[in-house]
Amino acid sequence: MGTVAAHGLRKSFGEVEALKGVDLDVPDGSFFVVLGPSGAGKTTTLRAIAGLEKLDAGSVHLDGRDATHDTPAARDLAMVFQSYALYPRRTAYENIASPLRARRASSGEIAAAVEQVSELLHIERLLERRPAQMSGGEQQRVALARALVRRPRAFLMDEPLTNLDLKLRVEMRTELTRIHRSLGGTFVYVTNDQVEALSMADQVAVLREGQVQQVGTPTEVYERPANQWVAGFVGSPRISLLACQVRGDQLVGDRGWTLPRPRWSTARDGQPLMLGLRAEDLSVEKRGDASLAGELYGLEPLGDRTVVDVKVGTEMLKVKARPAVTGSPGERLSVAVDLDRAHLFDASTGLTLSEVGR
Ligand SMILES: Nc1ncnc2c1ncn2[C@@H]1O[C@H](COP(=O)(O)OP(=O)(O)OP(=O)(O)O)[C@@H](O)[C@H]1O
Repeated sequence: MGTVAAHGLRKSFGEVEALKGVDLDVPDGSFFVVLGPSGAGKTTTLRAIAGLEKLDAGSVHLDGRDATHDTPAARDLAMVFQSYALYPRRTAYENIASPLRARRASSGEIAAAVEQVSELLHIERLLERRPAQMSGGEQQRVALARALVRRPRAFLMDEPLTNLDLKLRVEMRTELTRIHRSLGGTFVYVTNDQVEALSMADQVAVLREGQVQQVGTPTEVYERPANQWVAGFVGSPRISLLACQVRGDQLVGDRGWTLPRPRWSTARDGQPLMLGLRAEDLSVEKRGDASLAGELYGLEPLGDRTVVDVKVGTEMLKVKARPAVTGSPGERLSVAVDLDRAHLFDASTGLTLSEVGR
């Protein structure tokens, strides 16, 4: 078993309210990602679960049992940090073996466990090296191996891939999902990288300023963001947001544009709204029933696609296009809009209005 539950976590550091009532329910065996920008309270949440942070309020339950006042050791959780924190004078083998030695395992047990985890992480050939003789990526694998060598109740990982270069980071994402599948343990993984979160997680909790905004699968968080902030934080290029309101059977932009009112919209006439349009739901290449007139502002070629920036009045739309798309700044364009996939948010609360009617 390895369920982790945090309820009503509150923590202030002087004037700073780092956690304002965080609730998380991590199912046994899941790859659960806490995603949020810098300063959102991700590390503080993880440290609170690990018992390294004294809470002002709230509780932590492990496998259904109240562990709020347990020592870190009694919680039986393994933590991996952004910095590798390896013992510099010890070899990789000795580093990986250290949690088992602390538990007084026999040398036979230790050798078997180190061998198994080294195979899993493909680091057999590094075992006799000291940290200074390894690259950053290799050190990170050793640090992971040290966490994975025993079978704790759950693994807590705090941005463990941040210090790696992009290529290694992408490789390690795939590795970590493979390791998670073969170990079958519970992973609670903290990151500010939405691609990392969406590519690895079973469940994502999006955290902002000490409050959970939404919990869901990566698809749910991307396709059905609970509010305007989540819609803006998750997704690249960023979702385009246009101020508007419903008038009869039209959606009328504050900057003068009009679109048909989406069939699913339950917004009241005159209610201030934000229309959210993802780049892949817009097109400068297709014709559609609904379109916005604008002018080309710039092109961002990204290899497999090009993002076209289109100015509609004073607002900017990001539109996904084929890599070969061309055009000159100032050129007039018509942008087809897939209104069935659009999002509407209440402009005053930021909350989605898209889920009610669809
Ligand atoms: N020991 C501390 N003393 C004072 N303030 C702190 C302390 N630890 C965290 N904070 C503050 O609490 C807030 C949340 O910090 P936390 O480290 O949990 O954020 P984070 O989401 O992990 O950010 P990052 O992605 O940058 O690591 C921040 O405003 C931070 O400055």
